[in-house]
Amino acid sequence: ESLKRVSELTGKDIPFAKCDLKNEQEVEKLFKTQKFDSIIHLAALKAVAKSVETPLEYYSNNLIGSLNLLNMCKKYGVKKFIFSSSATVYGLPKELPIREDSPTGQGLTNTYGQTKFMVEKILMDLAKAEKDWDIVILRYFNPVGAHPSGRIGEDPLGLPNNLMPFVAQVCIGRLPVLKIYGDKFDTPDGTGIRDYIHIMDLARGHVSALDQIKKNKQIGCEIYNLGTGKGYSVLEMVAALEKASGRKIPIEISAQRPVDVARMYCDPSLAYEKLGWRCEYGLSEMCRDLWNWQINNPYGYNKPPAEQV
Ligand SMILES: NC(=O)c1ccc[n+]([C@@H]2O[C@H](COP(=O)([O-])OP(=O)(O)OC[C@H]3O[C@@H](n4cnc5c(N)ncnc54)[C@H](O)[C@@H]3O)[C@@H](O)[C@H]2O)c1
Ligand SMILES: O=c1ccn([C@@H]2O[C@H](COP(=O)(O)OP(=O)(O)O[C@H]3O[C@H](CO)[C@H](O)[C@H](O)[C@H]3O)[C@@H](O)[C@H]2O)c(=O)[nH]1
Repeated sequence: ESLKRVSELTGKDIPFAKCDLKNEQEVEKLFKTQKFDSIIHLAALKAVAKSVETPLEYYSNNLIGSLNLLNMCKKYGVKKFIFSSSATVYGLPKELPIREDSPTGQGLTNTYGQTKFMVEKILMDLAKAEKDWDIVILRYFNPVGAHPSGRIGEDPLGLPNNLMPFVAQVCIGRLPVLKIYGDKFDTPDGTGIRDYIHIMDLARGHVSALDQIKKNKQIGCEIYNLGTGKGYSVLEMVAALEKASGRKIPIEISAQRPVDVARMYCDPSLAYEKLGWRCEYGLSEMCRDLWNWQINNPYGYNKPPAEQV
C-alpha cells in the first residue's frame, strides 16, 4: 500500500523485490537480475528494548544482513553506499552539541546501538582498505512527521516504540495515555530533550548524500549527523502536537527507562558545509504533517479494526 501511494505521488512505478538480506542467495539473485548504481541501506531491526532481550536475533539480522549486502556489492562492483546509522552510536554523550567526531561506542547499553556502531566500523575499515568505495554514513537523530500530502507516513507494527508515533496514537484515541518516562532529568522541565527532525528533511539528506557520492570519486567514508541542532523536551513535543491537532493529550509521569539520556542534540553544520544540506522544517511543520497523516489514516495503511475481515 505504501509503495502504491508513493507511485501515486510521484507518477512513477516503483520496482520492488522482497528479499531477506540474511539470505545470501536471495541477495545474489537480486544483484544478478538488477543493475544498481548505488545502495541506500535502510534495512534493520530497530526496537531498542527488544534488541536487549533477543541479542542474537539483532546481531544476526543487522550484522549478517549488512555483510551479505556489502559482499554482493563488492562482487558486482556497486561501490557507492549510504548507510542508515543512528545518534544512538554516541551512547551517553559527553559534549553537546554532538559533532561527528564526538566519541562513539562508549556507554552503549543496547544491542541495537552496538549493531549500528559495528556496521559503521565495518564500513570505515572497508573504505580504508579498498579505495574504490564511496561510503556515506548518516547518523539520524529523531525522525518525526510525514509526507505533507498525508498519504505516506509512519505506521508502526504493534505498540510504537518511539515518542511521537505513540503521542499521535494517544491524540487520535487509539491509545489511552502517554507515559512520560521521567520528569527528574537535568533539563528545564525535567523531561528528556531530543533533536527531532522532519522526515522530509531526513529524506532530502539522503538525496544530498547520493549527489555527493555520484559527483565525487574516492570520498572514502564520510559521516554526517542529520538533525536540526535544536532540542525539545517531551512536554514541548506534547504541547506542539496539542497545538497542531487542537486536542488535549492525556499524559502520566512514569518511571525513567533504565538507561535514558537527559539531553541529545547535534551540530549539523558539517552536512551543510560539505553537502549543502540543512533542515528546512521546524517543530510546527513536524507536528502539522504528523497530525495530517494520523487524522487521514487513523490505522495507518490498514482499515479500522471493525472493517478488517
Ligand atoms: N526511525 C528512527 O527513529 C530511526 C533513527 C535512527 C536510525 N534509524 C534507522 O533507519 C533505518 C530505517 O528505519 P525505519 O524507522 O524506517 O524502520 P522500519 O522498521 O520501519 O523499517 C525497516 C525495514 O527494514 C526491513 N528489514 C529488516 N531486516 C531485514 C532483512 N534482514 N532483510 C530485508 N529487509 C529487512 C524491515 O522489514 C522494514 O521494512 C533503520 O536502519 C533504522 O535503524 C531509524
Ligand atoms: O512512550 C514514550 C516514549 C518516549 N519517551 C521519551 O521521549 C524521548 C524520545 O524517546 P524515543 O524512544 O522516541 O527516542 P530515543 O532518543 O530515546 O531513541 C531513538 O532515537 C535515537 C536517535 O537519537 C536512536 O535511533 C534510538 O535507537 C531510537 O530509539 C525520550 O526522552 C523518552 O524518554 C516517553 O516519555 N514516552
